[in-house]
Amino acid sequence: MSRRRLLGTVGAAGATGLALGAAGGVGVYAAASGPDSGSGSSPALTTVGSTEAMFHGKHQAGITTPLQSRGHLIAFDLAPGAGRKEAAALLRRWSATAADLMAGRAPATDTGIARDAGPSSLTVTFGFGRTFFDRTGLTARRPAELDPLPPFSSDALDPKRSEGDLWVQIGADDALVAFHALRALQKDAGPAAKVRWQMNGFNRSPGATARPMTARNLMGQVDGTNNPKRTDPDFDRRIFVPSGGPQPWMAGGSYAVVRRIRMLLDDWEQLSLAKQEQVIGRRKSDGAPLTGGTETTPLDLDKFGPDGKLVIPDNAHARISAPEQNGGAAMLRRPFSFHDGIAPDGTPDAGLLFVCWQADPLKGFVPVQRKLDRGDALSPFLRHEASGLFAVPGGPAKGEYVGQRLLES
Ligand SMILES: C=CC1=C(C)c2cc3[nH]c(cc4nc(cc5[nH]c(cc1n2)c(C)c5CCC(=O)O)C(CCC(=O)O)=C4C)c(C)c3C=C
Ligand SMILES: [Fe+2]
Repeated sequence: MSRRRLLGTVGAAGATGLALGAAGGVGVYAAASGPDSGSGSSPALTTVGSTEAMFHGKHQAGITTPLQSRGHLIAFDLAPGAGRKEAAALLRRWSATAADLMAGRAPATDTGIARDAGPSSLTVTFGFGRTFFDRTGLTARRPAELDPLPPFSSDALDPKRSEGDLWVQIGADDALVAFHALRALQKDAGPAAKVRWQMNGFNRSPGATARPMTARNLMGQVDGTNNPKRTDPDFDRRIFVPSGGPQPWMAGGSYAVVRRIRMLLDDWEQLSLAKQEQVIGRRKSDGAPLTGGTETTPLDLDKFGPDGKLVIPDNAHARISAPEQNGGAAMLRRPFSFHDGIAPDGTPDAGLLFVCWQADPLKGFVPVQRKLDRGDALSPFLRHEASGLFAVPGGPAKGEYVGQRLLES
């Protein structure tokens, strides 16, 4: 792989196609002269290829990083007999590999899968599941936030595709870069941990639309509009664990709720456009509220139409999930779509790998999902098929590995 040269860093705000690093900046790399150029210098990488997310920092990358076009979610279970020592060695190996790959460097023994590509906004994010703590003798360090999520009436969860001792989220704007990282991390796991489940997802490719836009999901809706913004005064408090809490190793970390949500697309696509818009409470074309304005105009939840009915129905998804309807409960949604072919019943096995981030699931996912469970107009078109809850520690300082503060103090 060509040696790569750091050209500089830029602030992420408004930098289309450049990934926000964990430290709030992005690195822009170009290929320096390398053995594969023939002429002594390789052509410069495109913006997509050259964008680098930072591995080290206060928070792990992959939480506030803009959505990438490819994603892999993988849960591992520690092998029988593997404990704290083996887990620490694994996290050390994984961190070294992730730091190299995110910087566009190939590991010592490489598969060559990502040869010629730049970092392509690769992020690798590591988390610990509830079962990890008993297996490693660290039960006393298990955060209360990892207590099991309550059951919901619409759950149809497959335990084999749920939870896990360890969780890895990989995202990149190139499919080969993402797969390369997946293979490297699987090989690093060696005999210490076995894959419990893996889910593969995607989002729109950078540059596919004429201007930067909020993502669309497989139902065709603009999805992500009312996510908390980094510039919100309470963003950090809602999304990241503060220091000084009962589990100091989680300072700067966050809790990830992961749900494989199947979309019943055959049923959904039979609804008229007007009905689909009533289900969400927003226009499908541009995501604007049914009460008017543009995508970013606040919902007017009290507006009645000439027929005397609420313009945004009382069971509309955007109404029910809004923080003001849930005592301020908020989360950062950062999903990937998935499509795993056709299910045995002939319907598409497709939907959303819903990943949301919060400082405390009891003040984020749980109250909102409870409310949605009781009467969301979208629920008849969804099936929650798998679930996971993971403690994602803060980002590592230089020379540290992810989770070191848990495993070595
Ligand atoms: C428990 C949390 C949530 C689940 C599960 C969920 C599933 C889900 N949502 C959509 C589509 C949309 N969701 C939208 C808004 C929205 N959704 C949640 C929470 C969950 N969604 C929140 C907190 C919000 C924001 C509400 C607000 O503050 O206004 C929207 C509207 C656009 C937007 O703001 O993103 C859409 C569209 C699907 C398809 C889905 C499951 C597959
Ligand atoms: Fe939603």
